[in-house]
Amino acid sequence: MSDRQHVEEIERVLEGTPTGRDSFVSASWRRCVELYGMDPMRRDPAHIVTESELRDHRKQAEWMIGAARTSLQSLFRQVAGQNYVLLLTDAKGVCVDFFGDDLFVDDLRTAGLYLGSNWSEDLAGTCGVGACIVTQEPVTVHQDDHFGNAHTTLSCTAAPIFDSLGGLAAVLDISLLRSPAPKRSQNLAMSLVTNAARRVEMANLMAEGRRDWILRVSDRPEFLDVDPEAAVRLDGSGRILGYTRGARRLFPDGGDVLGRRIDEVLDLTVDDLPDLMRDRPSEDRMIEMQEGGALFGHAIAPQAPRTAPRSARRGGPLAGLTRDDPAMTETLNRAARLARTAVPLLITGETGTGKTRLARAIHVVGTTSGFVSLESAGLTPAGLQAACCGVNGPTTLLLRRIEDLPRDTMAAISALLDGRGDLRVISTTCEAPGALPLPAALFHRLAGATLSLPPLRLRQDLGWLLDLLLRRRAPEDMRLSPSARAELLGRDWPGNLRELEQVLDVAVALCEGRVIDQPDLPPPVATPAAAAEAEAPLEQVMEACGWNMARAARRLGVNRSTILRRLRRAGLHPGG
Ligand SMILES: Nc1ncnc2c1ncn2[C@@H]1O[C@H](COP(=O)(O)OP(=O)(O)OP(=O)(O)O)[C@@H](O)[C@H]1O
Repeated sequence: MSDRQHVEEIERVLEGTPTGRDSFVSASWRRCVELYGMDPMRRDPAHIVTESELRDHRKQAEWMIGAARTSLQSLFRQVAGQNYVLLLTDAKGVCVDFFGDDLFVDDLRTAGLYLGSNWSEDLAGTCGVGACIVTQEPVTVHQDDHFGNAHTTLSCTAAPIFDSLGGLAAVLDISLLRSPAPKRSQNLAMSLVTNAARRVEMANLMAEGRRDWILRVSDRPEFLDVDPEAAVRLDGSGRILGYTRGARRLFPDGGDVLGRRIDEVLDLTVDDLPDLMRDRPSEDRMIEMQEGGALFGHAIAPQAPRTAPRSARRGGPLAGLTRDDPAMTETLNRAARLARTAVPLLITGETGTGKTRLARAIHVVGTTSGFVSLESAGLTPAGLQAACCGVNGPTTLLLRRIEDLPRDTMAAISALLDGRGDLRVISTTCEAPGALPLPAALFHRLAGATLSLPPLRLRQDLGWLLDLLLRRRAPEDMRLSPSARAELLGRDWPGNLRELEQVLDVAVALCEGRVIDQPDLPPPVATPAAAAEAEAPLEQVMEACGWNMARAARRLGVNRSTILRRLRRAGLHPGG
């Protein structure tokens, strides 16, 4: 098409006559004349920002240039030798990064295809970058789609790149100085540039979201881990904190994606995310959509901030018993204050919660030098005497499980304490203090202050304990798979720390490689309550778990899909 014919076509479009141009091109031509007052015959030089303006544009787009570099490099390698040039522009249309063949550098400069050129529509007229900024969609502006006669040999295909809050952040453009006449010759360029833009958004979301859950999704399991279609960043309640553009398809009703909950559209809560981690085959990581259909999901867990271990900072045998569990911290603070006194202490807590361990730690930081530990069950007055007569000077006397003290030994203890002012007694019990079968006088001699230890299922530092106890019994590089870890975190632990130690001993012994997985874990101990639950109707278990499928699955020792299947068979809906 000659320059004259091009101008005549623009005039026809302005008059409202259809000419077969794409509608976004005709709309842009109209803006060029009516809004920006442009003339297609005028051959303006390319618009180039000054050196210092370019520095500012690049500085502001620094994070995007970093996120896009690898994608741009690999895209440039794919089109090497085909005379394409790649531009990354910021959201204003200024080219902030550039890949082109050195052989054509002069031609590219003349055409405005280099660093610092400004391709916004109001300066450059209808062009790939400008149209992409206006429409926020991928576009090809091919040859005489361009408004100005200066650009009608170019073919530009551009795709928008959005930041994780949904705002336009950049445009990726792939251009040819000379191209074949049919516009469809650029279909491949279109698919290359849209895929590269998607990967840049993904890289940016991943880099931002190290402290949150990321859920990546794909229609096909085989691409899930290598090149997913979309991703969202989620807070602890499943609310979307950030997303890649592709995630908008999860919300077909339109509207803002930010702040919406993922369980609005997917049959999934944050508790289910550990089941979607990479240690499971991707075809097993299917997520049902609320409106029907399914996707495949890949969840990436938040990475813990790297801080020095708290116990190392505070130090001491008491502080080393927890990592910031509120109930434990309170008990340990009380213990630290009482340790250096002679007050008799009663330590309460379920079996295996660490009462004996705490008593020893108190002795270590206290003022006594001797240590005698006695099991109350079967303890005779003679046994008590024999154990204590050999030790002189300030001594800690640990009486374990005083609920089991034989009656005649109770009197012997009172007598012993009357005669030995250098004994500091620490007792442990699994009973509540009020339920102890002790005479009141003895109770008050033993329970000057009470320290209670929380059961493991209520401790917030269970994850830390898992790692600590695993390190003590396994080689340095042995670790738990995310699903084995999630399984352990979801258990009830009626035997508390002792049970946890035993489970880890079994798992380390059964594990064949370096990663302990679910089959290596012994099943949870079936306490009478848990056994009753296993036989309870599914609806009752679901009710008890707040209709959370992952929690119910862990309680029943099955996986999520089994729960889903059972629910369907029972005619129940996963949402309750
Ligand atoms: N804070 C802790 N960190 C790591 N391991 C612990 C901790 N507390 C206890 N353990 C371990 O857990 C196991 C049970 O602890 P302990 O014997 O002190 O429990 P207990 O409450 O006295 O139990 P019981 O009442 O049944 O006698 C022990 O092997 C102990 O080493």
